[in-house]
Amino acid sequence: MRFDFIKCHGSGNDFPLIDARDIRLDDQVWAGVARALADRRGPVGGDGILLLTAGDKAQAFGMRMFNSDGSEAETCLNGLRCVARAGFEALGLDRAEVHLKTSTAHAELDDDLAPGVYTIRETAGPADLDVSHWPLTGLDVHEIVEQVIPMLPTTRRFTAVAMPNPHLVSFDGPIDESELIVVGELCESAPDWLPNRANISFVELREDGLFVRTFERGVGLTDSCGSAMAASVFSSCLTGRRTFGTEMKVFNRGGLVLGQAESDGMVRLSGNATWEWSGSADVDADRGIAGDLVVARHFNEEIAAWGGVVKEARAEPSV
Ligand SMILES: N[C@@H](CCC[C@H](N)C(=O)O)C(=O)O
Repeated sequence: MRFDFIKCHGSGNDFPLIDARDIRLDDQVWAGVARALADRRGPVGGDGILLLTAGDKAQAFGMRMFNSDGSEAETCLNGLRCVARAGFEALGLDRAEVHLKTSTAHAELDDDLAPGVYTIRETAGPADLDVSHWPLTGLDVHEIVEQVIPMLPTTRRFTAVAMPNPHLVSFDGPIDESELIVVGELCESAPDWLPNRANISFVELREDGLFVRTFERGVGLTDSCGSAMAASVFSSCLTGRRTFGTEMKVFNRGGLVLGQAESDGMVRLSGNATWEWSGSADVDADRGIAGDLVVARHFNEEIAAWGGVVKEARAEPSV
């Protein structure tokens, strides 16, 4: 099979994006396409793949997202901005309701985050605190807010939030990347008490917002994860560290987004949807291998515009 795609990123979370509105494949084939195209050792690479899917009566278009291990996520909020851009450009829209795997979200064109940075405002939620939906069992509670999870190899406290994909967020102590990896890998092993795994984020407070570092389910450490930033913004308000209804900057390794949570659980993120290059590649989905990459176009001006945002984000004071 050969696929045309756009290599894009939202806040450094990078993906090959396929217009799949007219492509019919079984889920397990899409899983193989994800493993092939998102393989960092292969010719393309990414944190997963994004599919722009056809709309229906209620939503103009849809999004599917497969992690680099081939698992399908309920949502991907950095990816949603990229898919929304592709949908807007294909259909001549500047706003839309978008259907996701198990929910819907709203996306609309926003003012550029910085000159030349294509920016989308997305609203997702409501954030769900009921861990019996994941499921996360073994604690005999339905909600976990600032609680130690004794099954994890850490004494950090976590807040559990679904966006609707599952997130464990901790504000304790400075970010320790090796600890984040140990906790993330334990969750990746899908223990009995967490059969669908989870995304893990360690968060530090910044003067005007948050810094979020995430070990993603199905991926590993990423430069940024949009739903993790949404879960972190919501958790920061829920635990009284920040205020519902107030916009904050959310920094990550890949740059930043603007985020705001409401007390009804809805979370808004405004951030980039940047095209890096477009091309095509052959995919052997059974073997999870991609080859014969042809790059058709580079989007150098967009890459440079985003580079300016990253530079500024890295220069922000750290406390
Ligand atoms: N990076 C994404 C989330 C991708 C899915 C996640 N790894 C999961 O399996 O839940 C985002 O930007 O939200």
